[in-house]
Amino acid sequence: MASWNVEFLQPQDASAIKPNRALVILNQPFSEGLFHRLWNSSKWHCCADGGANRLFDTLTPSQRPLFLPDFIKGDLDSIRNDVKEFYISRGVPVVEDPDQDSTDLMKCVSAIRDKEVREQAEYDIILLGGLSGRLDQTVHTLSYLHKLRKTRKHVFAVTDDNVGWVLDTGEHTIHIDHSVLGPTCGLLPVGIASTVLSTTGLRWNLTDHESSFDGLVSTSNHFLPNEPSVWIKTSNAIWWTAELRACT
Ligand SMILES: Nc1ncnc2c1ncn2[C@@H]1O[C@H](COP(=O)(O)OP(=O)(O)OP(=O)(O)O)[C@@H](O)[C@H]1O
Ligand SMILES: Cc1ncc(C[n+]2csc(CCO)c2C)c(N)n1
Repeated sequence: MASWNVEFLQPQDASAIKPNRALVILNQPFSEGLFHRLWNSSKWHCCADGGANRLFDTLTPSQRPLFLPDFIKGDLDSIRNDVKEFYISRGVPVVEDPDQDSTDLMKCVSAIRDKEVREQAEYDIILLGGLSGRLDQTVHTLSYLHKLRKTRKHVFAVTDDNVGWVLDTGEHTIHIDHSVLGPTCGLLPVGIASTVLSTTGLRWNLTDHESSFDGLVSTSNHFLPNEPSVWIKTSNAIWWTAELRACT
């Protein structure tokens, strides 16, 4: 049984930093509140190309030196010159990978993989962005995390509206902090022919019910306010999404 807790979404102080959590900032808008929660709960930070513009523009000039990424990587067709010069002058490695068969998101994950090999460690990954904006990029995120499940346990995509990740075949308990998550959630059979689902803790539960893109897709479901967790059993990998309440 896998147990999931998205404690990195909670407001927290520096003591909540998880040493093996990596944040990848993508090139999509995000609120300052969400940014601070995710940055503060991660030990290692990188920007996918134009994600560096988002980081730079979110911060005031006096904040910028306090939030330096460990790395900026991509084909570098989106990072602005002023942003690139600022981070280079502060010693941040800006790594150009011109490959046009892989996305900047994939390039950052491969940098994390290199780091894991060097350190003999395993990192949880949080993507800031990836579930909104261009549909091709969004579907790329859905597909990429679906494929990554075979080699990595914990990869989350977070935007101001949603957190989502892939639940692999088996049983899962998801701890729900109702001050952070809700009221809605979804189970999306993306990248699979079908799955058989059972759930508890939701307003509309399923019992050994088939779900597929061609058939039932559980969207606009609701958490039950007094239930501390949701239980899901799935016969195939499925995307789980939960709505995020506004960060204060
Ligand atoms: N419009 C968008 N909608 C959704 N996600 C985006 C969008 N633009 C960028 N991203 C995400 O941010 C990452 C970095 O984006 P950037 O703008 O630097 O590069 P890109 O050339 O648009 O994307 P890529 O080179 O990865 O195809 C992308 O890999 C993608 O994950
Ligand atoms: C069949 C196929 N479709 C699209 C692309 C384009 N592409 C995919 S990833 C990427 C990098 C963007 O920084 C680019 C340009 C390709 N190479 N092959």
